[in-house]
Amino acid sequence: MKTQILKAVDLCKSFANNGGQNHVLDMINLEIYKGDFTVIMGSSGAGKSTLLYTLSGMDTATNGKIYYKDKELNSYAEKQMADIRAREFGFIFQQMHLISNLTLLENAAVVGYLGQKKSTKEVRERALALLTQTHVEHAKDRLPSQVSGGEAQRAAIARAMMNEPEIIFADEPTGALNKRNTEDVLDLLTELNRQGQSILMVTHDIRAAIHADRFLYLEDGKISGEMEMPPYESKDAKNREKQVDAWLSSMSW
Ligand SMILES: Nc1ncnc2c1ncn2[C@@H]1O[C@H](COP(=O)(O)OP(=O)(O)OP(=O)(O)O)[C@@H](O)[C@H]1O
Repeated sequence: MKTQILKAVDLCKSFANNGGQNHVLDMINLEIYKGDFTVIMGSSGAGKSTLLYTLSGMDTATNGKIYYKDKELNSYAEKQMADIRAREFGFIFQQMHLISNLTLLENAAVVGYLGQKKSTKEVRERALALLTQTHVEHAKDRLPSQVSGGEAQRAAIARAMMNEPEIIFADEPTGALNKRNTEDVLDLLTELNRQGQSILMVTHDIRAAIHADRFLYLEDGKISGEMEMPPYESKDAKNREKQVDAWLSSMSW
């Protein structure tokens, strides 16, 4: 029996557009479960990023409700919501948004000071352990401008993991990476998921998507399809790609 972490009920999001309204999310109902590696797919402009940001409380819904561990996100005051985002959610973006004048170690550590009360020593030790886990400890003292895109993204993943988040939200985390770095970062996310990390990722890249075990398709502001697969095994990559491709075709991708 899966444990639900996030739930959206009749979720709507609109943006003002040339005097009208662009209804991007239209009565979305979905649940996200603990330990799953869930991916959101859909055509360009379908609202995937908007859904991710709304579910994670980075953006506010126009209508509807979002429950995080059974409590409505809207019921939190802004300060409490900021605490949840800092302590319980991890974020990974296409552009890594590392702080340019801090080393990778300092970048990973910095969110640790926003989290549970930890001493400076404990924060630095955890940051180093995470950089080791994400295979980028060799570059810990370098600035973001002195490392590759893949190394910067692995440091960004370490930063996202800093406060032991309940869930990681990833928006096209491999969108700016070359093929080899893409595989490294996806293997890392898969490894973290194997260790129990819940991940919700937006991507339009099938090769990235095959690392997930649950697939949601967003179309016309609604979740129009859903599929589950067994956990990713690299030896099955080609076969998974075919299955995801067939599913996407059935979704008029
Ligand atoms: N802050 C905003 N203000 C106005 N419109 C917005 C805003 N953010 C997104 N939109 C619009 O909402 C729609 C969905 O955008 P979103 O970025 O969520 O789509 P997406 O599926 O992630 O697209 P892509 O795959 O191309 O990144 C688009 O029409 C976009 O122009």
